[in-house]
Amino acid sequence: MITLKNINKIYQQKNLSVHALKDINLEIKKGEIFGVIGSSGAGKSTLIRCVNILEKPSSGDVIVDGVNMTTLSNQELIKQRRQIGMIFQHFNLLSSRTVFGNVALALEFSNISDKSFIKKRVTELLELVGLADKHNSYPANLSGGQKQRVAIARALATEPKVLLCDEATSALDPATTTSILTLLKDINRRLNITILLITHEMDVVKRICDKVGVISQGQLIEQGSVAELFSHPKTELAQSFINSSIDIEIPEDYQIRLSQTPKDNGHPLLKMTFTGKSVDAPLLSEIAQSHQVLSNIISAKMDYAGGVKFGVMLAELSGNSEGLTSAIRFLRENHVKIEELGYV
Ligand SMILES: Nc1ncnc2c1ncn2[C@@H]1O[C@H](COP(=O)(O)OP(=O)(O)OP(=O)(O)O)[C@@H](O)[C@H]1O
Repeated sequence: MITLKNINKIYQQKNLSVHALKDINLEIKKGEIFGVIGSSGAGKSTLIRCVNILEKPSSGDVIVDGVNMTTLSNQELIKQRRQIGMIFQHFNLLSSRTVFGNVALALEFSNISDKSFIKKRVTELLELVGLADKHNSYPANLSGGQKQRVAIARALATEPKVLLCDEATSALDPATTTSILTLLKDINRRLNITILLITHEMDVVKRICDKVGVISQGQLIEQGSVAELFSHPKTELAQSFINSSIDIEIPEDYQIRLSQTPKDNGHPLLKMTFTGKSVDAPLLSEIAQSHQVLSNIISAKMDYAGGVKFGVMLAELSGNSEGLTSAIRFLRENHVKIEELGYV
């Protein structure tokens, strides 16, 4: 549904040129939810804005539903953009128009003037996004989540095949983020609309995306299914985004007791990261039975993404030094990432 071929974007500012996108290649299939994750300044906004040519790529092709967007005239582009809805971090609603008026505007811009059609369509859309009772409210009287729902209704007004989401939940609290992500997933399933979203939060990717790309300094350094990324991150950056969504801290009283040298009756404190390959095996029972090493779990976080279970665990191990060495080797051989934090 969306193909990006060798996209480069260079911003020219007087003597300074910023190479914001470097040779981006991407293929998003119909009905997929594709997330692009990256840190601030990595090129996410530039990338998503190239899809509907709000930013014109310096080189390369953007093909949406078989149409090469980069070769269209202005008139053709306006028409083609009706196939591509977009929502933004700060909603971009017109404060002078009611909820109804904001959604209707998208239809008016598409030269639809039949009032009864507009009323029927806007009513359907507001029902779809859960705002059936807010027709006459103004944006100033809505919560952030409600504003984003209006923006979603507006984006869907022209029955687009693609929805672009530019940090759509970054301005929302966690509970509202969940409700908006649930709505986006529901819309994706019900309307079979293809969604491209950009985010700096792995949580967003984890919750609704099928596929994910990692962008760093204008380059797409890794892409694949969410399950693949969580089970075998290839880059440090992908690993650090995963960690940011599942990491756990050492409790304070353990931090106080933690020393870097073994002490009498002390136990090694380990941080164990489990991914798809390691998480389903009873590895801690195995090290108890075969290596006589017992685990005292201090804290743990397990989660699912793309059907893959993964997680992180802090545990102190006890056993003789031979047993500990072979148990740690055994865990590593079974794809558990081990960090030896010290002794407690
Ligand atoms: N209009 C512009 N003119 C010049 N440079 C720009 C322009 N827009 C973006 N850039 C530069 O391009 C690079 C990528 O910016 P972009 O906004 O796409 O990153 P981002 O990943 O969306 O960041 P953030 O998450 O902070 O919004 C940055 O170095 C930025 O300074």
